[in-house]
Amino acid sequence: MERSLLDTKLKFCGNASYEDYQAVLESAADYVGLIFANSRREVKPETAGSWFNELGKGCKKLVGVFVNPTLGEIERVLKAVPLDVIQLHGSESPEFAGKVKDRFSLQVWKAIHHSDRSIEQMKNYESIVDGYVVDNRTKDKWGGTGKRFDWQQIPFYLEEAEVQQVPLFIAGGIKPENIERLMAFHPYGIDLSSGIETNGRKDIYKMKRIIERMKKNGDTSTG
Ligand SMILES: O=C(O)c1ccccc1N[C@@H]1O[C@H](COP(=O)(O)O)[C@@H](O)[C@H]1O
Repeated sequence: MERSLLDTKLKFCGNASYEDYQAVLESAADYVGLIFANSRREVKPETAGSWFNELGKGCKKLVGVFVNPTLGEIERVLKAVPLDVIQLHGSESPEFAGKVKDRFSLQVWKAIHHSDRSIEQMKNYESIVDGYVVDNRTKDKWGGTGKRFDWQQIPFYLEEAEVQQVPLFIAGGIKPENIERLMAFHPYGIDLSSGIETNGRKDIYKMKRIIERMKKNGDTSTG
């Protein structure tokens, strides 16, 4: 696994403006997340493409987040934005995830929404997807809820990811106030959107606080 400034991989997601995108590029995050799904954070492919054309992506990887897309919708995004990772955040089947993998030859991550059946669900995607994001969902939102799931269950997810030999990110309700508690579980990666926002916009002070607290709690590098 490649190294980064932080030992725990960091994804800042839901960048909905040029300023958000620029702020994340300037941060220590490894992954820049863009939402191509129905959300207040949704960005049009051409808009994200224009940010990329102007600012590039530095040494970050671009993750496109989709909810039950068609292959054609993903293709349209890829024409405008050179994504590194396709994150499927809805109820996409293992068969569909396999088709996405075959068609685009990019990393495919599957979001697993925490429930008492979610470890079983993960097993269905073994050898198909390249990684997981475990998130919380609400009645009307597939992600970006700002709410966390029961973190006592994290070790079970990490164990299954270890069996499958793929990375696993924890998402949902992570914020500066609880990041230290999360780091105690030693996740491979963390993925945040709501917790680094103030009044719906990305907040560089919250981003900095997250990174400082990650370093203080388990990240040994000095970068
Ligand atoms: O962020 C969104 O608006 C979103 C919409 C639809 C699907 C996924 C979405 N975001 C994902 O949710 C988590 C972040 O959650 P939180 O806001 O920190 O609680 C992350 O995986 C995003 O990719």
